[in-house]
Amino acid sequence: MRTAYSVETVRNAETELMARLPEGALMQRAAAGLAAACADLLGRVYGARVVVLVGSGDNGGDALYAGARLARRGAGVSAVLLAPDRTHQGGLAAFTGAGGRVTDDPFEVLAVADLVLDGITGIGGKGGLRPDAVPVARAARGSDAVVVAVDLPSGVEADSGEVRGEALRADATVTFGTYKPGLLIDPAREYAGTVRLVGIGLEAHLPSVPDLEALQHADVARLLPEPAAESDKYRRGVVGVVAGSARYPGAAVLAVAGALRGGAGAVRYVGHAADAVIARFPETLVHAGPPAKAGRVQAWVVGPGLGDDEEAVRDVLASDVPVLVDADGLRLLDAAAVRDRDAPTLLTPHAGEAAALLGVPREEVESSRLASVRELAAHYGATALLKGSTTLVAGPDGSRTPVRVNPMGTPWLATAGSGDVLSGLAGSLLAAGLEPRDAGSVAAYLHGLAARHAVAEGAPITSYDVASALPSAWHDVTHT
Ligand SMILES: NC(=O)C1=CN([C@@H]2O[C@H](COP(=O)(O)OP(=O)(O)OC[C@H]3O[C@@H](n4cnc5c(N)ncnc54)[C@H](O)[C@@H]3O)[C@@H](O)[C@H]2O)[C@@H](O)CC1
Ligand SMILES: Nc1ncnc2c1ncn2[C@@H]1O[C@H](COP(=O)(O)OP(=O)(O)O)[C@@H](O)[C@H]1O
Ligand SMILES: [K+]
Repeated sequence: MRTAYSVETVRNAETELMARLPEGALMQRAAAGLAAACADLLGRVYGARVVVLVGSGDNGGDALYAGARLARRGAGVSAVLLAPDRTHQGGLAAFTGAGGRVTDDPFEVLAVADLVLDGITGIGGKGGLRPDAVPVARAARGSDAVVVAVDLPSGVEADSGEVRGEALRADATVTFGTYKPGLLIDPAREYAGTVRLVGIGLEAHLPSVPDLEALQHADVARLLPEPAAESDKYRRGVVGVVAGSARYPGAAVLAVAGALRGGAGAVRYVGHAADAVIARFPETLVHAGPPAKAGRVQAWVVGPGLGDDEEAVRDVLASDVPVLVDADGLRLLDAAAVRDRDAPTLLTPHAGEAAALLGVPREEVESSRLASVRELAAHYGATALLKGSTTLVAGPDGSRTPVRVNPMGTPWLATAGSGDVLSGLAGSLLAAGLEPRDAGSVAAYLHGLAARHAVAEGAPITSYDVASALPSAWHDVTHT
């Protein structure tokens, strides 16, 4: 599991750790890791041209100490001081002592740089880059140099992943002690490039519950249901899928395709697209009447391509098993009915649907994904899975459980119907007994991995290809 902690938590841990170490030791650890990462990126340090962009805080201090280390190894290093009277003094002395040069013509040195170290702001940054830093940042980005962000790309919000103004896009970020939420959540994540975590001994001082966590193969493998010797289809779980309509029969087929590959023992389909479903998947149990009369299931999925069947949504929400609500089901959702349920509910909106549920513009959800998913979960007393370029899953109990961020997404998933596959898959995992936050985050992980497998066979891919690649994604996580 990869974990991320908020700025406040990082600062508290740093304070604890610093109290046990000689002055400046922590910054030296950070700078050593940073310089080593730069050396890897450069290949050859001797003779390389490096520019260090230095802001007014400790982030600039890290950059200066790393610049000093590179200068001692024979690089030609120039520093651009963006706040000359507030530059980190120890860092500056080490830098000039090692042969680093302070320049007053940033554009001249940036034009020929091999590597730029962005030490403008780290976890102390607020809002986008200040106006005086903007032309320098643009020149850095416009050069041929590799841009390496120190701790975080300057101009992004560490705690939320928001980008409120201009920020400096990095090719790589070297972050210290722990990931910060902004390194894992779009839009900031896109500014970070490849992220490398450098240990500085902070781990022991961080609380056990992080703010954010990202599953890895081993975590998913541990959570996936596995049939036991004595299993039968009912014990493995039956998932009911209420989806599709005369107008959108395909959504039913895709949701069932996902559900059949999610580990439940059987899929019960309820709705008006039974012929289309059976034609593709003869193994599906189909039912034409209302969900309540369809027979026992261990979880319901309601909504993909459903049209205006409000009664079906109400019927399913009145059940005593976990329910996943997606697409049209979200449009027909009664918040009080969700809050009153005893069994868990999992809502899976994309940004547009989340915006409608929250009564805010879509752009607001996209620019503040973490706050939006938390708010949805709190408002509905449900688990919320917010789809998109970074998919997030939040539980109903606020900061007591970490929000899960999906590291496996791929823009190839932006294809019609892939959300239907995801809802079937997540519903199947619910029926197999996973908790909603696990079901949602495991489903998003496998869905993204399946898309990557499908792309490896040839792109562009369709949603059906994603569903078909789920077994190979499953095999991948359970055999590595
Ligand atoms: N304290 C320590 O010993 C350690 C600190 N670390 C480094 O220290 C950083 C945090 O240092 P600071 O708390 O000094 O904060 P920063 O260096 O991130 O920045 C704070 C300074 O930047 C200015 N600023 C804020 N927003 C700005 C903006 N949008 N544009 C331009 N300037 C802006 C503020 O006025 C303030 O002076 C971490 O990100 C990390 O790089 C690491 O070296 C680990 C050890
Ligand atoms: N740019 C992107 N990068 C990664 N994943 C994406 C991107 N855009 C969409 N997705 C994923 O694709 C799926 C689309 O679902 P959804 O928006 O419901 O589409 P549809 O209604 O066509 O099924 C979601 O799993 C979402 O997370
Ligand atoms: K930075």
